[in-house]
Amino acid sequence: MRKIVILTGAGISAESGLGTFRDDGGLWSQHRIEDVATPEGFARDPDLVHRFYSARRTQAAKAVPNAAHLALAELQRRWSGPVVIITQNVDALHEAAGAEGVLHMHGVLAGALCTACGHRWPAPAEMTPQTTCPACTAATARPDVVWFGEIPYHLEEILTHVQEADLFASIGTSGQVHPAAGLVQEAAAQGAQTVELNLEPSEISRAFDIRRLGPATELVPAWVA
Ligand SMILES: CC(C)NC(=O)[C@H](Cc1c[nH]c2ccccc12)NC(=O)[C@H](CCCC/N=C(/NCCC(=O)O)S[C@H]1O[C@H](COP(=O)(O)OP(=O)(O)OC[C@H]2O[C@@H](n3cnc4c(N)ncnc43)[C@H](O)[C@@H]2O)[C@@H](O)[C@H]1O)NC(=O)OCc1ccccc1
Repeated sequence: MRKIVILTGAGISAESGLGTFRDDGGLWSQHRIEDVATPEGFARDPDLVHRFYSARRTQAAKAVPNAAHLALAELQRRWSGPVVIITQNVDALHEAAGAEGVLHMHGVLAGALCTACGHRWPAPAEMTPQTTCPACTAATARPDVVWFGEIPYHLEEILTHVQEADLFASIGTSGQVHPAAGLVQEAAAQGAQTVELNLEPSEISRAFDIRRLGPATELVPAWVA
């Protein structure tokens, strides 16, 4: 049966009230990437980084999945072949919509990671430099997200899925961040049909066979139907 692989970005959660990164008033217009989303920034000012992620964690906890998240979960239930969802998003709206096995290649807001022993546990709403690891008791907790310069999670599994895709769809991403932005080429090289669903043309639009422009809550249910 045809295998469908879907990559999502911040645009799919925009209509759930979660700011995107690069759109007007987006996260990166309010914060310097170097300060809040790099290991160097965390070493320099862990308190600033914890406050940045604690604010996003609180906001994300209040958000609810929209029609686009729900349509993908429905597709996963109805389609007779495998439907794999890969996301750059650190929110849990795909899971809240009922999707399973979602691969968070840039981590999860709801997770904490110990930089001393590698233990992972559910992040308290407010993490601070004093937050201690429940396993080794060291005060070496960080958000379980992938910062710039760090290797994304699940990369081997993701590349295998993308290379086995018959249909590869990209939803709500500007295609500016790598290696996520290069996955469409991997899929196309293996003969997959490729579709982009986005509010506006992205950095990688030319790489797709089919492009549909509009809000995810309209495009995705129509595409799945
Ligand atoms: C900025 C960019 C040039 N830099 C990079 O890509 C870097 C460096 C780099 C590596 N390779 C390269 C090649 C070329 C150039 C640069 C590089 N990449 C890295 O550092 C990566 C790590 C990158 C991960 C960083 N962490 C994030 N997030 C977690 C934290 C956090 O969330 O705070 S990235 C973060 O930003 C990215 C944001 O992108 P989008 O989701 O696309 O959001 P954006 O706002 O940009 O766009 C939204 C889109 O939605 C659309 N939209 C808006 N509303 C709607 C709507 N309603 N409906 C539909 N669409 C909508 C808009 O039109 C728009 O197009 C996401 O990935 C998100 O996770 N690591 C790495 O390369 O390690 C080595 C390596 C790699 C592989 C193998 C071995 C070694």
